[in-house]
Amino acid sequence: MTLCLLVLIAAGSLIYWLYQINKTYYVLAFFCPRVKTKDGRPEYTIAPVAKGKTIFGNGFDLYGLTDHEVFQHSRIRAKTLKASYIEYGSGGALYNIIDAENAELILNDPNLMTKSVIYDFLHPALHTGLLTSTGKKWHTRRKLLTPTYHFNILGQFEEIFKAESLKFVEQFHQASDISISASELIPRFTLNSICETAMAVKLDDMAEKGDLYRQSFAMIEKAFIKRLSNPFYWNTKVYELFGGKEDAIALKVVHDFSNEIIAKRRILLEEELVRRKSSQDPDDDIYINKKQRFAMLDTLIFAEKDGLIDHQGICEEVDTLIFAGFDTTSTGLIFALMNMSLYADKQELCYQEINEYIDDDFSNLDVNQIGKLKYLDCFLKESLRMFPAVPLMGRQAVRETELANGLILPAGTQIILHIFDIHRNTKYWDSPDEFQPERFLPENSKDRHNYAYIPFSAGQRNCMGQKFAKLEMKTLLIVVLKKYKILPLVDPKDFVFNTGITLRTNNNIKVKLVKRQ
Ligand code: HEM
Repeated sequence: MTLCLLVLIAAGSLIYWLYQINKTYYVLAFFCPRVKTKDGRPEYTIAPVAKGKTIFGNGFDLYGLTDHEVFQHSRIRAKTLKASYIEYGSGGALYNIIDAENAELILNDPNLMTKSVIYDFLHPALHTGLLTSTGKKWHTRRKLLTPTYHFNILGQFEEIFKAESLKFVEQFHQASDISISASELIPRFTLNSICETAMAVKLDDMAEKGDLYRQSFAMIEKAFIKRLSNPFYWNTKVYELFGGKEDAIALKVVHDFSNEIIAKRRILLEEELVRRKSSQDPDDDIYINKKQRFAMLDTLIFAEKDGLIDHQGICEEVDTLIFAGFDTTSTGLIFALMNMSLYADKQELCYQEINEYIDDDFSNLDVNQIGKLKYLDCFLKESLRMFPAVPLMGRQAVRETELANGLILPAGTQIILHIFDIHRNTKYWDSPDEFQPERFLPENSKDRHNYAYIPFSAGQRNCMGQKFAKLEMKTLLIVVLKKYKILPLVDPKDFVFNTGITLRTNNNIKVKLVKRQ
């Protein structure tokens, strides 16, 4: 009897205690700290809280969903909640951003520079290179690499983009019309381009290894999604034990590929330094020519000589550069070619403009001339608005962080910026599902919020390769358009989009190329 009474009192106290701490922690969502507000109001008066599928908050909302259902989950949330929203699950709050005002707050907050924990899922592939690192390491590396994206260096890269683009169209020169799979051909073009520009290594004799590299990276991306949608796999040890056994092969291929590139470039660079030394005045410093070098990898190798980075550091930056630089631009280009094919009138406007400024033999195709193609610029912007190559990015609050909108994010809050939803938010975009490059003409965009369009992110951790990517994509579009009319073979209404690191569809995106007379 006494025992029963004691058990009852203990159970009652426990329930009362849980009830009390439930105000600060979402107890069933594994003691997830709740988001507070500056004036003590409930957080949902500022940002709606999404209803979870189970009693464990939102912790298991993605569990068991297909890649497509994971993608749709966020789109449905954005459409139904119509504002940036909070989710609670797996021990931490998740603040989902779908509007420009909050995107600006987050991307410019010095307390929110650290990438979200989901980037840890990329550590086996990239370790902590620029994209995934934080704090002093990120700052030092960013400072080291920034000069390599200088305008003059991009000018030298343009020659390579042009040569690679001509090589791309050369594949079809015998046919008067041909159906091509952009999804299959473009990634090879962008991988070649990044290796030849940033690494100064041609892939000609490594073509098969390049193909294997791309396949392996696709497997690494699959592993990323598997971990994202299963909270049990958020713990690296648990994932390695039960879910990630096959990843080792893909990781080896990716790392072997980047190691081979680094080894090749080390030899080529040594040869070049010897050449420079022999052609220079003996009193000159051979490194004076550092300013003229054109490969980003060379900067890293020189920095190693200066003791600023070690071999492991070079590897992680090379892995990061290849990863950040090839899949993104290929996704951007695949959708741009598809949009060219779907909107014949807009394609014609691009073609007329290109004809006006670019000679038929491409001899004047350079950074300056490309800068004059204003309509092509609007076209590419619109393509990246509707189909952002990077559909989402994440940050985390490493300490309690007060936002100007009145929310106080507890330490550990994860933040996901849904670029896809910001780009289709009706607050900034009329008929967001319509393809209208004219929205980007200066007179139509002057009153738009600056953060309503962020395909390359914004703030201190914005994309380093933005200019590089635009130049590469425009060069290929110019060369293809000059030589071919692009006709449609797919209808995006049939597309099944999947969550991925870059924007993915199940569909093979094809276009028809018809030779211009
Ligand atoms: C269409 C092409 C591209 C798009 C849409 C794109 C988009 C982005 C976005 C959204 C971010 C921010 C990611 C985040 O905060 O998690 C980013 C970061 C980055 N991008 Fe790009 N990118 C593109 C091409 C490139 C290229 C070609 C390069 C290199 C040559 C590159 C290098 C980087 C690097 C190094 C970062 C990390 C910057 C940092 O954290 O300091 N990107 N990119």
